[in-house]
Amino acid sequence: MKYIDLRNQYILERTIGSGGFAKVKLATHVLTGEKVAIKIMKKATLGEDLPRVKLEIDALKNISHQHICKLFQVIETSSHIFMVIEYCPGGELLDHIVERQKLGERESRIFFRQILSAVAYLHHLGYAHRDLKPENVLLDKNQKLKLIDFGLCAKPEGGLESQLQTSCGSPNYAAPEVIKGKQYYGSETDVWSMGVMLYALLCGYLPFDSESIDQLYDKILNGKYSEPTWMSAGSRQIIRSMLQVEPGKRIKIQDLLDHSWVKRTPEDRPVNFRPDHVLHEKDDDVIRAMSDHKGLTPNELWSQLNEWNYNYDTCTYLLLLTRKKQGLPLRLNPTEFTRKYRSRQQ
Ligand SMILES: Cn1cc(Br)cc1C(=O)Nc1[nH]nc2c1CN(C(=O)N[C@H](CN1CCCC1)c1ccccc1)C21CC1
Repeated sequence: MKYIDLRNQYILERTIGSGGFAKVKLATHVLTGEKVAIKIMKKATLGEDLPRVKLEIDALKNISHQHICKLFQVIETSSHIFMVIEYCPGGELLDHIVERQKLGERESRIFFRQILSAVAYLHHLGYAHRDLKPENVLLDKNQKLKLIDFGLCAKPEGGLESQLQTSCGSPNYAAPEVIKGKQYYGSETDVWSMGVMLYALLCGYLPFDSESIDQLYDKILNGKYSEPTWMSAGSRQIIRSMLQVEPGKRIKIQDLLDHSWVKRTPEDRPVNFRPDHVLHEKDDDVIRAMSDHKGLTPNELWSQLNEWNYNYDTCTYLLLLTRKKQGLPLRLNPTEFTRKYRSRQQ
């Protein structure tokens, strides 16, 4: 299927994911040669899911964190919405756990600290993810974790109607209050889901699982799950504090950041949720590399970039910024026009 609106900007490659109302394809950003993931949605089939897509886009535009998949560009046509997002070549955390059966306590802690950092950052901004599960956590090329799928996230303070995730796979990670269909739920629901994920990291299977959905609901509402004999006292304790049926009794995310089990690293440091860069930061090297290429002065270019329209230039800028952070050269492939223009110059 050819998408004419992406021509010249991206070369589409294989499909790497397909969900209910969207498909994700691997693509190459032509100007930088960098790999990206493009989430493609047909407006006609989105129907009542359209507001969720708008929610995800608006949320991602305000989010910039080292453990959250970055939005680079949004393309809207009469028939489609395309979201150009950071590509993670390591695939889903779920597959990583299944491959390894289970991860040791040390590796689980390293991963859990990254998830905790991303979720604490979201809560700091007033968002709740509300669909945390290992399928929604990807591994990038440095084996760092990246959170994705913000279609259900909301600003609970905004009192947004909570669409129960009916169309979102199994509710194994859903908290009791979500199962009960309670109208508003916020950040404490994410803490429950993180407890389920930590259990899955350490054990390689789920704390609440069953063939029948009703039995699964009963297990979740009772909050009863088995603790393997080999599980350490520290792991049992932190999981128990997250898998409290009563939201009010559940550990707060601030207390998780500084929890003794979370800090049991050689450096014994609490988790820092702050992004390692500012949102919409200005970088003169990247601006210079782009302005040469576009025949604009750096100031002219920055005044356009600083509108953050999430167009092709936004994507080029953010991709070059990522390259710079990895110490890679800031090169831009000449486009057809510049190639012909330069050849005429000779
Ligand atoms: C699975 N896999 C294997 C390799 Br190698 C790379 C990947 C991979 O998915 N990489 C990747 N990078 N960036 C992304 C992805 C996948 N991806 C996704 O957004 N993937 C999600 C996966 N969800 C998990 C539960 C339901 C669907 C998705 C959402 C809608 C439709 C299809 C897929 C993004 C764009 C953010």
